[in-house]
Amino acid sequence: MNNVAPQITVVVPTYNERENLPKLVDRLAALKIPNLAVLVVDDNSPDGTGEVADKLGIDGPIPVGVLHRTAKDGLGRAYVAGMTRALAENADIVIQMDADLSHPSEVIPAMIEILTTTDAAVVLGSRYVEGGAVAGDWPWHRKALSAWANFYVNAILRLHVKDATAGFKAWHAKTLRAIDVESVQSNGYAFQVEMNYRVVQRGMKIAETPIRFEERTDGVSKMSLAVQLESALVPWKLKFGKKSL
Ligand SMILES: Nc1nc2c(ncn2[C@@H]2O[C@H](COP(=O)(O)OP(=O)(O)O[C@H]3O[C@H](CO)[C@@H](O)[C@H](O)[C@@H]3O)[C@@H](O)[C@H]2O)c(=O)[nH]1
Repeated sequence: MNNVAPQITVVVPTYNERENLPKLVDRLAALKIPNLAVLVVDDNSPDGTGEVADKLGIDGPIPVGVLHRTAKDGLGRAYVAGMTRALAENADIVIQMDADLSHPSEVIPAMIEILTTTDAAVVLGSRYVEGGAVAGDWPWHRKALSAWANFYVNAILRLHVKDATAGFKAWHAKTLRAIDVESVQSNGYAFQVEMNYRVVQRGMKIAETPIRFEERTDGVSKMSLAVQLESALVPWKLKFGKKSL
């Protein structure tokens, strides 16, 4: 039997997250998961996040690699670049999570447990399964938008997941290869949806485990109107576009 712990790469896209990134790396280190490394994908953040990441690569508590890109090119493109690098470096499991501390790192062991002991191809950290929550007071319109987005995406694409736009996930490397992550085009929220759709299209399973989503306290969200528009259009494009992605 092979008892070697899997190589786990946590891919973290960053744009202006200099305050948050060191705290995130500390939280990940505190989990004491063997063979866990971080790969930061920074888009030349004006606030110097890239240099903060380089420094963590030298004296951080766990291995931190940095992929520097020249300009802001969106969250989806950053994830595709980071996941492709993680696969090239032979990761067995790839975790995707935001740098802004909104995703609870303490749930990672549970995500890995589900991934390695069930037939799930990917595990979502879900706000909307039993036990999940959004911390703090989201204004009613934000709650309504999030609920509407889930309904809309599920109605069109039949993903059968409660949190279709979740950004915190644990992937088997083999799943990322099977869905050909390198060819994913969507950015923003739509990136999450396209990734889920590709899994479902191939008849693979998506599992959800509850998380408490925290509102960021430092920095700002980068979601724009263009990103929201893309999210509205992409489900239709996926459904009626090329039959097999
Ligand atoms: N490299 C890079 N990173 C980016 C970019 N845009 C955003 N990021 C990074 O991506 C993470 C999430 O960005 P936010 O802008 O804070 O996202 P959000 O609005 O809070 O949306 C989150 O929740 C959505 C709903 O669950 C998710 O769909 C979404 O992917 C993300 O997790 C952060 O670490 C941020 O620095 C970019 O263009 N380039």
